[in-house]
Amino acid sequence: MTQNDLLADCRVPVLGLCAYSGTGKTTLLRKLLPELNRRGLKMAVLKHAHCNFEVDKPGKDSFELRKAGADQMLIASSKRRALMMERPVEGAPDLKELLAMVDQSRINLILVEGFKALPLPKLELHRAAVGKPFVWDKDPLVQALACDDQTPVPDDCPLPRLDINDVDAIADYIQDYILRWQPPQSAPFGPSCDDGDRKQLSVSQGIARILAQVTPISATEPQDLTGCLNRILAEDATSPIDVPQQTNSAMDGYAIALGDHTRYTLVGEVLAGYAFEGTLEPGQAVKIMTGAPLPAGADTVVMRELASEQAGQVQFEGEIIRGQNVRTAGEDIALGQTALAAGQRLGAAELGLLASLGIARPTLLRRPKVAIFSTGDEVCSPERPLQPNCIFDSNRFTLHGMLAKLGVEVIDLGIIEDNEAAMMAALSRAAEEADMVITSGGVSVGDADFIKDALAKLGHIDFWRIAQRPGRPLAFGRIGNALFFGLPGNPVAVMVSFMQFVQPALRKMAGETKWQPKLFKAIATEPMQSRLGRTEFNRGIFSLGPGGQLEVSTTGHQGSGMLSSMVTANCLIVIEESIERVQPGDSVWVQPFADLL
Ligand SMILES: Nc1nc2c(c(=O)[nH]1)N[C@H]1C(S)=C(S)[C@@H](COP(=O)(O)OP(=O)(O)OC[C@H]3O[C@@H](n4cnc5c(N)ncnc54)[C@H](O)[C@@H]3O)O[C@H]1N2
Ligand code: MOO
Repeated sequence: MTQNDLLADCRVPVLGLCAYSGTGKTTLLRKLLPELNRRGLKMAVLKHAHCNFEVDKPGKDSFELRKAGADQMLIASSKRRALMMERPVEGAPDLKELLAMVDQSRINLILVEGFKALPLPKLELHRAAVGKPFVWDKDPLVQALACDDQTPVPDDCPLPRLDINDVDAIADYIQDYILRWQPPQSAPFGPSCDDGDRKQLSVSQGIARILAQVTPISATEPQDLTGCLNRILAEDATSPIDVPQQTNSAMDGYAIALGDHTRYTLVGEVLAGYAFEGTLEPGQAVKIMTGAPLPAGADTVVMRELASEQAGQVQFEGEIIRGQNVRTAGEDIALGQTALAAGQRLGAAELGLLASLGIARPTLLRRPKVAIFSTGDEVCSPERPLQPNCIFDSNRFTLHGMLAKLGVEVIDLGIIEDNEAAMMAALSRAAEEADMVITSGGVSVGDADFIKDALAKLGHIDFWRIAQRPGRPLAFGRIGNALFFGLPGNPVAVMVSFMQFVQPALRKMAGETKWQPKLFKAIATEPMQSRLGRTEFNRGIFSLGPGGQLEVSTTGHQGSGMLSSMVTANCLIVIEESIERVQPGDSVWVQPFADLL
């Protein structure tokens, strides 16, 4: 088996650790793992053990049930889970199969201990005192040597040399190894990487992988309330007051100390913004306006429409219930209560709520900066006349619109000429200035796509195929500290891919918590084709049907260049991977555009 065969299914880099016993591998890992975690890197460790190893203790339920014959024993709590399987094999377990069991969507690297003979890249650990020979001079896949000062390393050793006692230096090496890594499938960018059997990712796999790479912004800034719309709150907003401040009247009418009276004696009047100084005795009433504080002694308000006043006396029609039309102090928000939690996106209601607490300059998270540009020699600015064989640049404007709705700062770099030098310059500038770079076009298999070469030189980018339509090609990765999204050129694909992949990433980066895409079920009014194993995003129009149920139809032809379909539509119809065709009357998911378009 070759290295490529062994690692063909891996979506994250794999690094073997080879060392003789006594070298201090575990001691090193116990220091290295926290350091890598501190740098935001998550590791899976895969370890070869002797054939009868146990992770469980006799007497524990999971141990006993496994011994009693459970072929698989999955034990889980709110914090961790463990799957134990009985899988006897001759010799060593199959590393390819083990690698496939690791949840690669949540990690940056798999460290493998103990499969020394297998063809995978390795870091050799060596200590002179252990008295063992080197491995690197026999195994060409050893990438670097970490050893101590006493180790006599020959001058002809071509490998990078690290100090085995310098945890920071080894962490630097691993971080760099992760950044330099290219998945086996996308090694050469270009047509050869797009052969028929190249694996596709499902929509949810793509989203999970992307989200695992996003670090939320932590920088904060205070902001006047009027500038807070669509921004993210950095700290919990704790109420410094009771809202309402005082128990007050919900109606224009009469505040009374309710008793067994047919008439109440009017002893005063109170307007909103003022207080009645005295205390009401049973049988007394005060004329009161909506919002005015309830006088001491009063417990009930009767609305003016039910009252008749004569000679300083007032009497009421109908039944009176104690406490009616009274708003108690703190009934909306109590003093000390968390009114809005950190991570909340601020809409109109949230701005009003903050104002109602007297929080005039909340602390917000810094807005993500997003650089955008379009690529392709055929792409022409709408400010200029359309040249023959060209197309106006619409993608930059749909991106502007969607980004504005997400409250980010946009850096518009225009249309970049299709040559490598221009791409390199644009990408480096974009990555320096922005937290995220989004381009459109040039991510499929075309010949004139210089962006791929530029990306290969500047960053670490995966070219994925997502099992969805439209929006099958998608490039994702990192240039320097910026995240990179290369969206497909077709205008509808740009919008669909933005909604499904860029949107969740940007919301996480902005520090927004608790966001979920909004999906509703509606009844299809026409047949729709799909394909098993692919998520279809049709443009749809949903409305309330005669029976009061949501119904949805398509906008007609679904070409991924037809922007007019996005204008006519008010939702995407999401046909899941497991569905081959939709018949009229079937229930389908719809994702309304309201959030973004
Ligand atoms: N042999 C294959 N051909 C194509 C495949 C494939 O898998 N194999 N995938 C198709 C799919 S799906 C899509 S989507 C496109 C995406 O290709 P690219 O990302 O490389 O995009 P381009 O080829 O540069 O452009 C595609 C299309 O979009 C127009 N475009 C580009 N930029 C803009 C813009 N800023 N505003 C408006 N329109 C734009 C461009 O003129 C093309 O018509 O590839 C398929 N082909
Ligand atoms: O992404 Mo392409 O637009 O699926 O056709």
